[in-house]
Amino acid sequence: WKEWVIDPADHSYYIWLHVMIVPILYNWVIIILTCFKAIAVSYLPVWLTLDYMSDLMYYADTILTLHTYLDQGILIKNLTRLRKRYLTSKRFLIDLLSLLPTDFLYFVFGIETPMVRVNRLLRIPRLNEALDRMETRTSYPNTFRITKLMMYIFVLIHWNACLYFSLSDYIGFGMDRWVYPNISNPTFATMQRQYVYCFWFSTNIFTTIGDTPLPEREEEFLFMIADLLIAVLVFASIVGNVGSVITSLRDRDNVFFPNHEMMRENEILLQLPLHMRTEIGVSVHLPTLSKVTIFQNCEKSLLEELVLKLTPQVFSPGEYVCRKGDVGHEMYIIKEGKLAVVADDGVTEFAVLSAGNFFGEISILNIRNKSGNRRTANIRSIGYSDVFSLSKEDLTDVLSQFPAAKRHLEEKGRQILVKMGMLDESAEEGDGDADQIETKLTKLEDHLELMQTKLARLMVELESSNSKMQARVERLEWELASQEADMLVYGEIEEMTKKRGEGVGEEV
Ligand SMILES: Nc1ncnc2c1ncn2[C@@H]1O[C@@H]2COP(=O)(O)O[C@H]2[C@H]1O
Repeated sequence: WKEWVIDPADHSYYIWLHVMIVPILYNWVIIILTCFKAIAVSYLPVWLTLDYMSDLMYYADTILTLHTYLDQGILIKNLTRLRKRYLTSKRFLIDLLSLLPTDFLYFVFGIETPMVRVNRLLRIPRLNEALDRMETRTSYPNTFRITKLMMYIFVLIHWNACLYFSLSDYIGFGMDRWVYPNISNPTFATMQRQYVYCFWFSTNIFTTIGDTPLPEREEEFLFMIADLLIAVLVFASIVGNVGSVITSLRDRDNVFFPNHEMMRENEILLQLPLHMRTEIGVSVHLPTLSKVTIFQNCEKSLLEELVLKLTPQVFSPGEYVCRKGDVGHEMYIIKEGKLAVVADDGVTEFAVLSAGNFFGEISILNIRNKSGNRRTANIRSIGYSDVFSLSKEDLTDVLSQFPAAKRHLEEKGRQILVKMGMLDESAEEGDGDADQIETKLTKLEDHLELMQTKLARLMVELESSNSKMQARVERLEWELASQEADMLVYGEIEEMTKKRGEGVGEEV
């Protein structure tokens, strides 16, 4: 097990973080609670048991931390490196301090002074880590944030209540109106009354309700001043946070879905290299695309091209995706959620579309219908729905490569139009002629292009043979000239030889 390394991305690690919330919160609440002597003494065995159980969990947590480390997001599996990193970090120092067996101080201060264990509070970074992780995973982030803030508020008031009780004890219970009343009075003697009264007193100060007796001694004044400062500086900001969470909860639609487009997702993806973007797009969106009948038989390369063209959008309950009569610029593929095709009265539902269905194709596919390129129906989101939109240009581009999908889309569109009595039959027939002419034109264009290519090739060939010919002629001319020169020289020599021969004969 020495080689055992735990990945912080593992679910088991996440669960462990949850578990660690318990001992950390326990220490944060109980250590100070024992300022109430009655509570500390009456439940001493319980506190001691829980104390040492929490210590055991602290030890286990330290061992676990020793076996996990991400270096720039990459899990380090080299145990020596892991250990070195942890043992030299500030975190280790804090963890070590929180594990110091300060309990031996019980021998000095007595068993009812759990404040000797105050070093256990140093594990707070682990609590923050656990809460941060939970916040990113929860489906109810706002509820979670409010609960977290309420927890902070509770701990703050709790600590203040305990300190108030301790101060009252120090000054003397019932010595004046400000301190906790005399505990020999049966009304204020019980543990519950002591705690609840102090908690109420503390809440009054922090919420600056001001319904507390006036302090009479310097210590009391100082306590009140410190509390009021905390109330203004700390408490107000915590309460303000609750306010902003509630506001964001109310304006959730505006905050989370500005312009109904998840711009950030796209922005982030745009920063990535094309290959990586395609990979991510394929792994995230392919399950949705494979549910769409028209794209089921597409080759992978085409789907890869398609995913890059999809824009994710979110619609909130009751929101209209498109309205009848609008000019269509894109079609939609449903990733999650349900949408209804509704009549103009907004109540009658003609059909309900769900994950894997698509809509909005009629107005962008040039299917001849009585409403031209305008939307033929209203589409309204029933709950929250995740859809992909695909622009007219991108769809045309993709369909030009995949005629089967085009036929399927057109067929579905025609069926809907027939059902609604909106198919323009005459235009459809006329469409046939137009299609034929278009096909002929395309063919002619293709031929023209081919001819142009051939002509260009011929010109190139002509030019090259021309220059070759020219070079050959030049070479021949040069050879001829050199031969003529040779012959001239040869003739002269022969003549000279002849002359010489004649001379010799004469002499003989
Ligand atoms: N009865 C119906 N059943 C399913 N979908 C429909 C129905 N009527 C219209 N639609 C879709 O709603 C879309 C509205 O915009 P479009 O006209 O572009 O394309 C339309 C179709 O995709």
